[in-house]
Amino acid sequence: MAGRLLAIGECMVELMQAEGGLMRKSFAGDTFNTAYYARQYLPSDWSVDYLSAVGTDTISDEMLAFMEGHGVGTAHVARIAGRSPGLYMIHLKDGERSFSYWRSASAAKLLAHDGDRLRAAIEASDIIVFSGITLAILPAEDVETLLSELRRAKAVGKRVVFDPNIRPRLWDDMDRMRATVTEGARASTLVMPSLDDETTHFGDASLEATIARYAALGVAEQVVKDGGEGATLVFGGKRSHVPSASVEKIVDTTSAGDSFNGAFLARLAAGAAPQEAARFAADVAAAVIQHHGALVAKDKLPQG
Ligand SMILES: Nc1ncnc2c1ncn2[C@@H]1O[C@H](COP(=O)(O)OP(=O)(O)O)[C@@H](O)[C@H]1O
Ligand SMILES: O=C(O)C(=O)C[C@H](O)[C@H](O)COP(=O)(O)O
Repeated sequence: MAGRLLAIGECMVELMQAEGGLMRKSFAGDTFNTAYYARQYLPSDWSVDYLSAVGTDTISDEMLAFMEGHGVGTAHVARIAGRSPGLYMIHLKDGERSFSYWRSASAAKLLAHDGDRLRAAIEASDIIVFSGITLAILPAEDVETLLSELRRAKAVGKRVVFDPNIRPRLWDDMDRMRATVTEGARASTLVMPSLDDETTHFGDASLEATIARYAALGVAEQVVKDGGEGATLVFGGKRSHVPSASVEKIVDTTSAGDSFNGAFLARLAAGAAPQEAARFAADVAAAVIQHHGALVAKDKLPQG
């Protein structure tokens, strides 16, 4: 059955390591990465759109052309004169990534300023994807605007997908982070957290504690990712575990979680059982971490 997926968040200019000490430029951002990978594997009668804000400068034009060139619609990306996209750089240590950010005045911070625009885009969609990064970059009043539209989407039976993607540097106050992520989860039907983040920042003593905390917020579906240990699924009240796929050499873990999310949602939307979708998503994430950057070219990914 045809449908529409909408991802909401910030895409940035990405700088990654390349040959001979050079840096290579691309574009990425967690929710956009999820949209990119979902597009690779969704049936062709599904559309994928991004909701964000960019500037009116050349790099913003390039970013939108990049999105369109990869099959992600940009009709819901606002253009804001005088603002520019943010930028981030990937640092690697034995394949594990960390980031530097230049994003404090990015256009994307204004993505939820217009509630009517948000509502129209969400109403037109079947699956809506957002993250803790989406919430972290917004002014407090815009967090509320976004969450109230997502609650409305949940109430009418849409699939609302939330990856807490906790980035401590984007939050000035960790209590506010915990409260906001909690409200984000409450507005969702499916949470896709990384266990590592949850134990570190919510103090969960175990996987069981993470699952119980999100279930208590009324989130019916969960996929808790745990790096090389695989992922635990909660669907239809039943729990199951899907192992990760084997990887010869980890080059860059950037977007392991986002690529998993995108491939998983695509397979689920196409009618696969959650375990089957997660096994495929693990294969996709395993391919992604064997290459530099968040977005790996189609010919290097498992064929869908
Ligand atoms: N070392 C690894 N070996 C194989 N697969 C991995 C590895 N690390 C991550 N993955 C895959 O990527 C998924 C997401 O990884 P995780 O590290 O939990 O997410 P995030 O990047 O959001 O922190 C895992 O569920 C797994 O399928
Ligand atoms: O940090 C941000 O704000 C970004 O969006 C940059 C990265 O592209 C994602 O963070 C990658 O996400 P992971 O899948 O968790 O590796």
